[in-house]
Amino acid sequence: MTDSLLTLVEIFARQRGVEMPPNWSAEVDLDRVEAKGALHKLAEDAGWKKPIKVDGRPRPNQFPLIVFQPTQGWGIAEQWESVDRLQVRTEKGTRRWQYSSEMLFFELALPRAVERDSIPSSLSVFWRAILLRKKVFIVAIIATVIINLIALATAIFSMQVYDRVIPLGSFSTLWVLTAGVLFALLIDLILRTTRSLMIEREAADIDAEVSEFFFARTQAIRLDARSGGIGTMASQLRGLEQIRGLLSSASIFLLADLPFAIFFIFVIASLAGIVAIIPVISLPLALGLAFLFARLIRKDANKAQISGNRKNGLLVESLDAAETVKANRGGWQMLGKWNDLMDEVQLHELPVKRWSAIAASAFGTLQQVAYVAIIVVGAIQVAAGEMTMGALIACAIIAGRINGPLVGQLPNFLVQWSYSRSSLNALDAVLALPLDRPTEVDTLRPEKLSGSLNLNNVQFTYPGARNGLMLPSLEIRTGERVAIIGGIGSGKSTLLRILAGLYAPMEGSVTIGGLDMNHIAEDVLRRHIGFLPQDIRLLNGTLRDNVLLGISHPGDDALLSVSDDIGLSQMIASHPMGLDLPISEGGRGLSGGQRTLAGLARLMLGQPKIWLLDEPTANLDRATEARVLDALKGAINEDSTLVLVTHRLQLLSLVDRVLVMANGQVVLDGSPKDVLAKLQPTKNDRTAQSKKFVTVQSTSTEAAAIADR
Ligand SMILES: Nc1ncnc2c1ncn2[C@@H]1O[C@H](COP(=O)(O)OP(=O)(O)OP(=O)(O)O)[C@@H](O)[C@H]1O
Repeated sequence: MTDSLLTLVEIFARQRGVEMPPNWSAEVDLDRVEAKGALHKLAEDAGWKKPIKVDGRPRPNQFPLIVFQPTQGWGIAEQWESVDRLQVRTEKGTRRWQYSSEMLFFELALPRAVERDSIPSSLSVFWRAILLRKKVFIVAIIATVIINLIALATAIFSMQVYDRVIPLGSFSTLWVLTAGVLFALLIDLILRTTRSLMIEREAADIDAEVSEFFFARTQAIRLDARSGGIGTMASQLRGLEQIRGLLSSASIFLLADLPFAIFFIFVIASLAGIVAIIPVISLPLALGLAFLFARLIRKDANKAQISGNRKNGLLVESLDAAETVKANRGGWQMLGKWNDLMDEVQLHELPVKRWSAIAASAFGTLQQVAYVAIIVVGAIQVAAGEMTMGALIACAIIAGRINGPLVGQLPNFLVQWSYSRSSLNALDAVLALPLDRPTEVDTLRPEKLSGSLNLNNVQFTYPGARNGLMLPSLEIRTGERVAIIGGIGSGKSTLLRILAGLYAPMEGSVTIGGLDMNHIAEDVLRRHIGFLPQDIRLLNGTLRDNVLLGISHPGDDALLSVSDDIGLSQMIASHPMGLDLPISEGGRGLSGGQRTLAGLARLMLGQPKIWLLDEPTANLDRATEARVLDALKGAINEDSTLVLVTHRLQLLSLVDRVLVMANGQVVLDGSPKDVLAKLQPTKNDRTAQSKKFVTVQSTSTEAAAIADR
């Protein structure tokens, strides 16, 4: 009974339009759980909020709800059929269930993997996470209030000692006061420690939640919209740590202390009247100076951050492209660029450091001048008999509370805040990038999609490029096998990525099975489309992990059988760790051809409806190529569609249609025989070429030459 619950929750998610991560149920263990408690256990294991029980008869606007009926088990209540009958979706299909008071209805809050609503700013992502935990922060604020009130206790203690104990020699009062103040200090210690621990724990949770959000969001950014380098973007995301530092550091209490500074000024006024004029002047002066310094360092902090991100980008690039750099003695050039960026970072960091050093000294002097002024004015007041000696001491201590933690920490806080601001700006830039699916449409989750692809008036240009792809109309029917050929840079791979839904055209539409690709949920699309890129990258893990990326484990037998078909099994057998062969970060550990075979094995196990292969045999020797071609012929069944990009004539045996591309357009479309015949250079072509007159035909000649290779 509990097994079906996983399937039902998936259906429920689909009905709610929530995309579930493929491994959402990895931690869920419903074995030996009684049927009634299974939903709660599932939510607990998956780390979701507790299901909420709906009291009484559900109202029509509350559906769908998860329902439990002691004899029937679990289902999804979809709507009322009549007054006492419900339409319920079960694993076996839609059923009618008689309503009874024994039925339990639950609302299940599903987590959203990627927030698709428009996000105004990265600051709001943090705010949302903070507001979710407002109870903890309210408790922390109450603790801060008490801590600040306790701070008054030491001041009052000193005042009493100077005014009562010393003049009267009343030591019994001293012991009572000492006991009282020690007790207050003990409470202060407990409150401070608890407050710090609470805030740190919540900050860690906020950190996990926010970084999960940004990681998922980054992954959902459309491939063609990723600007800048990988390293630069990674560095932008690392700005999260800076903001976290600001959130969890003691400087956050600074803000909580600010209202108390005003309260303390009132206390000083009530104890020592005119003396309060000193903090009344020094506090706004300190805050004004703080804003001035913040303005002075903002621009440079921002520039230093941007240059720092680029510096990180260069580091990642130089490590990633170490082979090319070494082989071409490009090390010096990289070092030159590194030094330039280093200079740039320092150029902007120096003013920040200079201003923060000046700020620290200025604030230090301000604190001391304020202290001296309080003593001077206070001494005059004491001499005039306007206030007691004890009140003066108490005022000095309270003024220290205003100037010490608040003013003393401002310079450091300002620098942190300036860097965090530019980190927030960088994160905003990441949030502004378009996602794979537009936010304004509700995605469709069809159970099945046919393998037809249609392009209508498609235009695509890379950022900053002048020319791009122009495809007025292209129809690929279910079951067709199509090859795309053409000269280098003619747009073949770009077209394949558009067909895969990895790049979104600027104009026009791409449909799959008659549905606009933009409207189909990402996981449904990926399940139906198998894409083999030209330069296949493997991920850190084992060979098995890589072959099974994104697909459910079909068992080692199926995996070995596919490996056998394409010629990967020899390599597996020859390695002492077999399928557990480790792949290091960046996919190192396999040769180019072996990487292609691993990618092909993944596709063959996934059995997609549409196969999109970019130069699938470019890295293979002839014998392996023949083997792969045979395997592909067997694996791609009649209602699957195949589109491959190739420079190799041998692969044309797999297809029944050939598209020739030139300058981002399809210039020829027909059967392999017709197209190849048309591609034979004619006398006219040669004349045209000799006149350096670029025509469709001349480019076709180039394609023919490539196809002949
Ligand atoms: N990420 C990118 N950013 C900007 N321009 C790009 C990018 N990728 C490709 N281009 C440009 O787009 C054009 C088409 O590239 P594409 O990779 O589609 O060509 P291709 O026909 O597959 O070439 P090849 O046969 O060499 O693989 C080229 O002129 C290339 O310079």
